[in-house]
Amino acid sequence: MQTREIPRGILGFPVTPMNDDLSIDYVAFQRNVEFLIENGLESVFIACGAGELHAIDNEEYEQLIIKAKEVVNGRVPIYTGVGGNITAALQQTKLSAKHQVDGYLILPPYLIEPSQDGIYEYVKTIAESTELNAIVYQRDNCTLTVDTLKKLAEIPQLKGFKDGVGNIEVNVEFTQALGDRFVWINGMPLAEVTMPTYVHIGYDTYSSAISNYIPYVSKQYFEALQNGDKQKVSEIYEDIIFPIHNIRRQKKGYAVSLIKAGMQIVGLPVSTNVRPPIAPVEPEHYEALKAIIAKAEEKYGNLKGDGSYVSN
Ligand SMILES: O=CCCC(=O)C(=O)O
Repeated sequence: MQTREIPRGILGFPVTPMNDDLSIDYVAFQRNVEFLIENGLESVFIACGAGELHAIDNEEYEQLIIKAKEVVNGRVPIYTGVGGNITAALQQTKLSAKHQVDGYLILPPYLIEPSQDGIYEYVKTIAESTELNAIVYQRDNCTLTVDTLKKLAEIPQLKGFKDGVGNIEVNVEFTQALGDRFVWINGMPLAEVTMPTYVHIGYDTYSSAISNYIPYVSKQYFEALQNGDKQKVSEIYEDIIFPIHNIRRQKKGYAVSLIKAGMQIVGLPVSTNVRPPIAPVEPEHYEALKAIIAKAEEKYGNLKGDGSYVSN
């Protein structure tokens, strides 16, 4: 049984860059992964929601794993996304195990709103399909009760719980009932927005979309949270986090397309191309994000994790 702990702290979620014909740009993907690592991210979760798992086929999925392993070269853990369709999910776990990634994030089932015993079987079947570490991602069609999560806690491969629902009362029940059985991960839309709450109920880890283009902001924000520096948290929240969140909620799909826009704005070789049903960012939202990023770079510096400057 694999004993490796799952990643903690700020989790990197690269996108899947695309060419104008919507084929995958693997060179840009590798640059995205490298950018995250050179800026201090200590894990990468590829082909998840941010990576448009819902829109890639198994051949592309396997190539993303191969390309990620090539550039990561053992420096940080690589996790994949699996889920949606149970048959596809089991093919994805097997590809993940074949290429010896470190684990996978189990994304919700597609279309069907399942019963709790149905969700339990869905997560159990996927988690037990390999010996890799598994993290269950609660959101949309995968909303768990405490009883279901307690039953899932009996599965040794399952090591983390990622919340994308945001019900604080239930999250407290989860963490009180299961304590350190799981690593508790904030997976809310733009998780930095709600992290000031989550850190007080046992969540010490979160998925960071903005780390794909302003990693130094999320790093400074999280350090301020951990140090109890309320003034700095509030300043970064007002200057950067809330303004980006405010754009992000203007249009469905911005969870992905806004990341690609941010990456292009900071000079990474990533186009804003996305596969339907995600739509590209509107010009006025692109310009608004550009202004926020300019403020971020001016006020918070585009420092890398080691204090040197990022190389785009
Ligand atoms: O955008 C940050 C991470 C979102 C996520 O959980 C995913 O990509 O699946």
